[in-house]
Amino acid sequence: MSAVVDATDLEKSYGETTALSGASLSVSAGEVFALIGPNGAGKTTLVRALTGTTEPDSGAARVLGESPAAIDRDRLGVLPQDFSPPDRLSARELLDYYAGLYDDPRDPDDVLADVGLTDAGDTWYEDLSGGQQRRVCVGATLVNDPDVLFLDEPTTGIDPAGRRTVWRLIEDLADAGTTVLLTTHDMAEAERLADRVGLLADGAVVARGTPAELVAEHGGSSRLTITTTATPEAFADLAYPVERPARGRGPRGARADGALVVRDVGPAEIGTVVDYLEERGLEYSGLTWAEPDLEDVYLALADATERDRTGRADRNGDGEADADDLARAGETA
Ligand SMILES: Nc1ncnc2c1ncn2[C@@H]1O[C@H](COP(=O)(O)OP(=O)(O)OP(=O)(O)O)[C@@H](O)[C@H]1O
Repeated sequence: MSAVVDATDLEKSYGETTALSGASLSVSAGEVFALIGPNGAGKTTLVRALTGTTEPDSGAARVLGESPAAIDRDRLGVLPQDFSPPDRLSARELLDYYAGLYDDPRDPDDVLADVGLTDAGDTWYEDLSGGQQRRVCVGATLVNDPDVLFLDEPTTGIDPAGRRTVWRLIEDLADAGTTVLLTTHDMAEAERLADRVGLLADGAVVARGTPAELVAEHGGSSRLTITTTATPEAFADLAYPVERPARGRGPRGARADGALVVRDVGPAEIGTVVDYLEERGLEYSGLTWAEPDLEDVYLALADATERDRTGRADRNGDGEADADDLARAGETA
């Protein structure tokens, strides 16, 4: 299938700062592609290069077969990260305003309903909550019924219910054939919405694939997280590897302090670990078992990049600092 969105070796620097260092990706028709990566990795710059709001220093960007600057704007929907429409309009007036920019726009009331804001149509934009404002902004990208949608952190600041509204909306759009490229820091969002995910690190896409492929390749093994003040040394005789969880990766999102992770424990083997704790009198207040997920992929690859920041090392000796090196760095962390 031909690519609807295509970036090849994009490079972009702002003075001394390299924002893109050879970023490549391609998104097929009707696909939802999620771009993830640490702050400053270059996600917004890549979206801007693909939507014609910044000119790359080198490389090629194509959307619907055209250069972004040449594309028919009726066919694109773009939600910038820092989109800030005029405050002194109601939500409906604002959508009316954006609808007026196109030849054949959708009915703004339908768009309001799509983003779950029918009841807030007469509320001034400035009086909406931050999450409601973001939903209106998502709506503003839909008034022209675009073929391709670029959403830079669409759900940042939106509460869980509103986030689900936007997720369902994106799923419906994708089902109807809209091609979507979104950026997110929310791994659950990427895992739920994306057909494929690309991880951007230091300006390059260092891993890409379906969430399942990425998890299988880079996610590591299952995690049994034990909430305990015991040290890893107390588990020296346990037949499974024990480690401190990655930063911020405690049970149910709690801080990682006071938690240990036992790897490679199958669901049927959890009892063995419980017996070990009981036999040795090791106190614990919680046990959580989880399959590896996209967050594990992110932590493995993005943390590896962070560690390699001083020089993107060629760890596998193939002459290139690439995704394999990053994966290797993740494995040996
Ligand atoms: N207009 C600009 N002028 C100077 N530097 C910029 C500009 N835009 C981006 N940068 C720099 O380029 C790098 C990439 O920024 P970018 O906003 O693309 O990252 P990001 O992955 O979207 O980050 P975040 O997750 O924080 O939104 C950063 O170091 C940033 O400071």
